[in-house]
Amino acid sequence: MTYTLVLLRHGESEWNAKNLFTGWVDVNLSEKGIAEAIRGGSLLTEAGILPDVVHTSLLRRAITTANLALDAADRHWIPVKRSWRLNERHYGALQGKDKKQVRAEFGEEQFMLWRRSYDVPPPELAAGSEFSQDADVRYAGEPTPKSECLKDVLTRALPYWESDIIPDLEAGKIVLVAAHGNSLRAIIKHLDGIDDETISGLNVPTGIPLVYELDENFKPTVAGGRYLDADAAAASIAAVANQGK
Ligand SMILES: O=C(O)[C@@H](CO)OP(=O)(O)O
Repeated sequence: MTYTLVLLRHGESEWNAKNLFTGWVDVNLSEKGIAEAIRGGSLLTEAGILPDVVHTSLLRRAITTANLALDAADRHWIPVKRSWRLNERHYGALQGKDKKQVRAEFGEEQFMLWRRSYDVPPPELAAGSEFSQDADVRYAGEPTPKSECLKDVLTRALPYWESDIIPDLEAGKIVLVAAHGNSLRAIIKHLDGIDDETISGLNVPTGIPLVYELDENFKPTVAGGRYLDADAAAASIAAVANQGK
């Protein structure tokens, strides 16, 4: 008995296209991102992998990607559950800043520490910033972070993985998780048992379904899973890795 999990990072967002740190800022998909999301759904159809339930973050780029992909796969009607625990990493004071400018100002080493280290969060976002989510009603009653490193994301995503995603897998459902580069990196780190150093080199492409078959212990039968379009995934992974250069 294996369980099928599909991880899908949102299609390119308007801020991905502009090279801006995004985090919890709720930006739209770009035209390219819309096309990527629809193609992601077609790839699911072609592979015969039809989700029974979808989990998304509370951010528009993941929600819209899930809607477009599922519509393309004729699965627009499946149950959906959303949680802030699947949100992108909160990028603190970097939210809204240009990646190239941050790299030029602080240098490659600091830039990469903030961007990809496991446990160094960026500086906190000032209260009242135009890029703050403090007053956002969707997070009312939840402790909104002011900045997060990947470790923080894992700490808040794991309880949701255990309480909401595993039960759906256990019920034999094909589960689609539509989320973000760094929340998916956290889940992948957990699934594949990737160490704190190695995870810094892992990037997730936009809009390409990553399929995992999991064993009875919810561990991958094939490490790293498989992208439904491996060539496009490799090209997109390289582009994500090079952002800011
Ligand atoms: O800006 C962000 O929120 C993320 C994902 O787009 O960027 P990065 O890949 O630099 O972590």
